[in-house]
Amino acid sequence: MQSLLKLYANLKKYLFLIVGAVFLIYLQVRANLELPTIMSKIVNNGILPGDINYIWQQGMFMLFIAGLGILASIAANFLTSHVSMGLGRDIRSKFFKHVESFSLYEFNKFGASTLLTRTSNDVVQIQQSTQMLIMMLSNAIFTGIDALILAYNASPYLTRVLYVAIPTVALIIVLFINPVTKLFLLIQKEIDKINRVVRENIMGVRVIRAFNKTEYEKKRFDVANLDVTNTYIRANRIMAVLMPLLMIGMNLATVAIIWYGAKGIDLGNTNLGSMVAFIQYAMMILMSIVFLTILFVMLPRAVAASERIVEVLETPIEIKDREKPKTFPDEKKGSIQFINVSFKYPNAEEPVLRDITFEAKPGEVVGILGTTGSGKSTLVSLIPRLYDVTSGQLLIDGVDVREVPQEELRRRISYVPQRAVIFTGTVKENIRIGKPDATDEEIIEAAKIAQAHAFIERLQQGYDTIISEGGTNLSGGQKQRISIARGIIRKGDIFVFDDCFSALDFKTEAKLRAALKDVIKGSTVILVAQRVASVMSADKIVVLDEGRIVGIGTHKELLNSSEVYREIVFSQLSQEDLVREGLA
Ligand SMILES: Nc1ncnc2c1ncn2[C@@H]1O[C@H](COP(=O)(O)OP(=O)(O)OP(=O)(O)O)[C@@H](O)[C@H]1O
Repeated sequence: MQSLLKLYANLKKYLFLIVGAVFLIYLQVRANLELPTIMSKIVNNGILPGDINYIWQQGMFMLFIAGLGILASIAANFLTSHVSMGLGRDIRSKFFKHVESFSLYEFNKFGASTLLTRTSNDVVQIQQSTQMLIMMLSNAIFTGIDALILAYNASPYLTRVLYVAIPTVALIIVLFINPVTKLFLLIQKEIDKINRVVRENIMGVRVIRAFNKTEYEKKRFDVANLDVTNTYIRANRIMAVLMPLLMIGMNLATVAIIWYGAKGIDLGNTNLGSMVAFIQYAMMILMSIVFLTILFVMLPRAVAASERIVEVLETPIEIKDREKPKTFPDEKKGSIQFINVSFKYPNAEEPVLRDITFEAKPGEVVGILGTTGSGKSTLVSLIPRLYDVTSGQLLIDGVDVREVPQEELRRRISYVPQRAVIFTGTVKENIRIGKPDATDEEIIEAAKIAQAHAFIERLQQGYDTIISEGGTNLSGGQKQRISIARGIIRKGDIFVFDDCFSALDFKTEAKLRAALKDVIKGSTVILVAQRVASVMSADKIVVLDEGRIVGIGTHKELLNSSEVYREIVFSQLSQEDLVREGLA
């Protein structure tokens, strides 16, 4: 409940609209309640004495009041929709902003599917419940109280029927509400599951097709789908019994009022008009109880949704700027120093990097070589602070990266990740992400260096070709080259290429590396690779094995000093290369 109230704190700015809506609902209720009173007058003063004129006159008045009620109801609906949609928009925007500032720690903690469900389904849940809460709660309260007073005024004698009818209806509801609420909460979790299956299916469609897993996935979806359907059916089965029971309860109450009323009229305790009005008041009172019940069914769902949203909103962000950050020295060179760096992923048992110490000087190309899973990507992800070191220090130009604002740090780094990420938009826009103020000439220049220009020109609209979601209309190597162009255009004084040349063929890679020479001149370059050929010419190669450095030096030095390096070389280079290197 606390979390729902926290979200409702966002309603402050809509207070005026809420007050307006509640007032309009009051008008609507007043209009509705006026109708039985007029009806009572029509019966007593029109129908019984046979005064047709009076019936017409009051009938028209009834129509007018009913019209006012409808207008008030439409206006109230309009205002509450405005409030609830506004609240939804505000929550979504806060959610998005917060998630945007998440570091990879928080993304790993939640996962994409649930973040998507929370920002869509859960927010909608809050929106709907807010609208219902304002409309139904005020309606039920106003109607309940006013109708009770009016019913009592109409006939204190008949009020006794309500002493039995209200607790009976309330009891029926209480008995049914608990299981229904539990089922609705379950439905929310099951929808989460469906979303996860659907998402994985869409993302992994190629693998699913290639491995003939379509049937398996269909079954997986059917199970998730069936779970939700069954739970819905169970919930609706209960509701299907509840609703007729309530109707029976209400009809019995009407019969009781008529029976008791008839006796009362005989005895002179009440009159026909009052009895007719009383029946309508009684129905309104009982309907208010039903409205309140619907709210009670909805509320736990809204609370659950709000807990899921607030959990994200209140997740502290691991990687933050210091309150009093330092700045880099004026003369920025781009030297990188790893000093006894160790790193452990949260929830992992063992560190994936241990005691990493090496330096990359400005103007140097440092290759990071190692087998799959040896920690190469993890190591370079520490440079732009995608993660923070667990122990030790990572210095850039002598300043610990944790001490400087993240923006200042990242502005200096051209980072090309291992897996190319392409956004929906044109080719040009995708490259421009690296440098928002880049001119078209700069973009073409960067694409030329990344060996992307030729294929981009062949696209239907060249640089203005729209790339579809996830870059599905491009090949893996093409996406990679756009991603490389994006890094190149940034021209930071530090370049980090995380195994991003592996999707290119040897010839293209060689051309790219030759073209890169001028761009990276004077900068510090960290080049992650699995292929020896990619790092052989580096000024320094750091060999990683199971998260530890097992060799540092040039290609020649490592051939003599590092057994692991030699093994990698022998496993990768052709006989021809080995002969040329004097190794065979
Ligand atoms: N988010 C994560 N949470 C927990 N463990 C992780 C995470 N990412 C990577 N790891 C683990 O860290 C280790 C090193 O992974 P990393 O991606 O750095 O290796 P790599 O050398 O770049 O491998 P590859 O050459 O295959 O890309 C692996 O054992 C991996 O299972």
